[in-house]
Amino acid sequence: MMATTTRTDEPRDGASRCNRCLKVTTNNCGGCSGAPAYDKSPVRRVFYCDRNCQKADWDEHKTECRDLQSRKALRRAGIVLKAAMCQIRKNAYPLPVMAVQNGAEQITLKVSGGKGVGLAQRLHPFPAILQDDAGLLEAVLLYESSAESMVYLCNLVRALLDGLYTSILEVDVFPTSCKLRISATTETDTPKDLSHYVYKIALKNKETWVLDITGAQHGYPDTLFPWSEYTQERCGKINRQRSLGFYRNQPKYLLNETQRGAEGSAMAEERALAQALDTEIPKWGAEYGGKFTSLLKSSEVDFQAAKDRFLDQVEAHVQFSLARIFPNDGSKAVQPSSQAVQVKQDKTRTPTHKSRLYCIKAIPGKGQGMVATANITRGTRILSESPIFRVPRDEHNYHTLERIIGREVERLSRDRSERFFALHNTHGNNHSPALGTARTNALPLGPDAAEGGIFLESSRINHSCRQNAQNTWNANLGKITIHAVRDIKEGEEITISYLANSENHAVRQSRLRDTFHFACACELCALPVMLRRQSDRRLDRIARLDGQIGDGVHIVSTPLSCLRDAHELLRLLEEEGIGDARLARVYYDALQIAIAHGDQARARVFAQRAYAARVVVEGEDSPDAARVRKYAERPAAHRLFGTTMKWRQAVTKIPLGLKGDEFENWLWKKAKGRLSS
Ligand SMILES: C[S@@+](CC[C@H](N)C(=O)[O-])C[C@H]1O[C@@H](n2cnc3c(N)ncnc32)[C@H](O)[C@@H]1O
Repeated sequence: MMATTTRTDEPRDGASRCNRCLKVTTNNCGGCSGAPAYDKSPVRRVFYCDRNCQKADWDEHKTECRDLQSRKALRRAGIVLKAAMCQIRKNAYPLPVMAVQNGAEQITLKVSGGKGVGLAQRLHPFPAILQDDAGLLEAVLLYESSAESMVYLCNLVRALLDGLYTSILEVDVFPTSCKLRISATTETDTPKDLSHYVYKIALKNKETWVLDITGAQHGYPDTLFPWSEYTQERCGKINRQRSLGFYRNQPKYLLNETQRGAEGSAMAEERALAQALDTEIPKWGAEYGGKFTSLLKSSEVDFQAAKDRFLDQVEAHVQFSLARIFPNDGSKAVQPSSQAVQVKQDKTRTPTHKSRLYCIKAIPGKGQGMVATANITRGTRILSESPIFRVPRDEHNYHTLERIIGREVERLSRDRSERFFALHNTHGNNHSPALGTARTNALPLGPDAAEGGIFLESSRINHSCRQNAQNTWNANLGKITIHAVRDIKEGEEITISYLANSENHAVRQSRLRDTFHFACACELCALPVMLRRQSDRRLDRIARLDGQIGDGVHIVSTPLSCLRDAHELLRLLEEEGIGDARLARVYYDALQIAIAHGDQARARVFAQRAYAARVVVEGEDSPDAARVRKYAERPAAHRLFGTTMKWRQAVTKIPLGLKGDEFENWLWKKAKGRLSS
């Protein structure tokens, strides 16, 4: 798996020539890169070797660049609007969904009977099902939502696209070629949307596009299409074209309480929520100096951060508005603070993007990286994330890998595919961009797992040999979790270790250079020589002890020496400042030594410590934490229990009167500072 370097004057994959001086470069024009193609004409990618060439070439490039920038802004508007609509529906779903059954191309929602639901219960929070499949969740959230989206989003569309368009129409189409069908089963018949509503947008550059915000329900997660492509490929018939705001202002939405009837009151609720959200638009826009469109125009990383911030604000205001519109449904209207993102340090909770503890930004000498946006205490879950796809780790045939990864990449939505290709690729032209990017970014899905996962955020975390965070695959959640293994200060880079074991400086450097193509300059690698030698000696000893303790024969035949090794290992880990899962593993080893010889008292204490250490670095929902907890409750459940009964002792023998060193001496079987048999 070693990369080779080639010297050539031809541009490598992902590189081209500067538009001005023709030097080979990989720097895209940041303004227009990522713009979508229009009517199947490929987009010319423009490169500049530096700012000077870019400035000097501006007169030549500006018309093309501005046209492409409006397309790119439109694509991003589609992403933001769809996410906002999902956010609204997560909190205000018109069906009480109990379960979701997922067939190949057919999804069935099991909903509870709709009879007798009152005004306050009509809009339901969406249950926490499907949370591991973002695409499916999105499709279900958007089920039968296209008319509703016209009501909720029309003023947001106007504000976001201000200055980009010459006209926006609300178009009622009859969709064909749906790739996905969703239906709901209920005691009462759910009315079906016969039409599908999209925005037809004429840009100032004379291109006409479709924004289909809710197409994911039909299996089309992308939101932006050239008008001609959309009408040819996606819809059989265009029913009506109306001006922007038509559906929002329909007379039936304006009926009063007594005139509404059942259908009218549902619409009135939607309208009330839409109005409540509209009142926030100027405030949201104020963050961008009143030009909401600016949210769409920054670099990719800044756009993602701004989008997430905006979605937090949308969610906070949907919840606040619902509580105000339905004051009797038990929830309280709590005015969200002007900063929707409030960070609380709570060790056990998993932050959603509502309380994002990090941002992704450029790190000198490392490309992009993850940085703490608040002080984070040890044990905090910084994030959890599903992979966008998985890659085999034990497949060494690059042609096979290429095929597997190519298939996965093809299945991604356009947005995800672009974000995937925006990840770092350290393999240059040794592989195709897809294989190179996948190999650079795959994180293991378990300690010896046959698969790795590609993550849009976690894959941005850089390495440190003295890392402050740990990545763990949580099979229960189907997500990777990142936990702080040390206290992390606001502004500090969040790092994980790319290496599985405790290795000395030379071995670490050579592994990182061969596999990840960088020379590590972390605080451990940058220690003065004397301190580095001390650290290396400790790490070598840690590796040796770790190997010895893992030997089952040693546990059975020389348990006391094994326990001594475990105790020394623990001390060395502490001296070396290592606070990750290796601590939990030593306590687990000690548990195995004790229980294999019938000592349930010590086994319980070791299991409790292993559990506590596991929870800190993986969380209470970690399968490993749950497994160890079981042994803390009943040590005799361990499969090694009673291999011998040399140390036989019941759990009741934990000495309650001992404290501090005395207790430790008992635990590690040390008599007067020495280990006893
Ligand atoms: C999974 S990516 C991490 C995110 C990456 N920095 C980016 O810009 O997206 C792995 C690559 O990041 C870079 N990297 C990670 N840790 C680094 C470090 N400590 N020093 C320098 N480069 C590092 C290396 O190029 C490595 O191959």
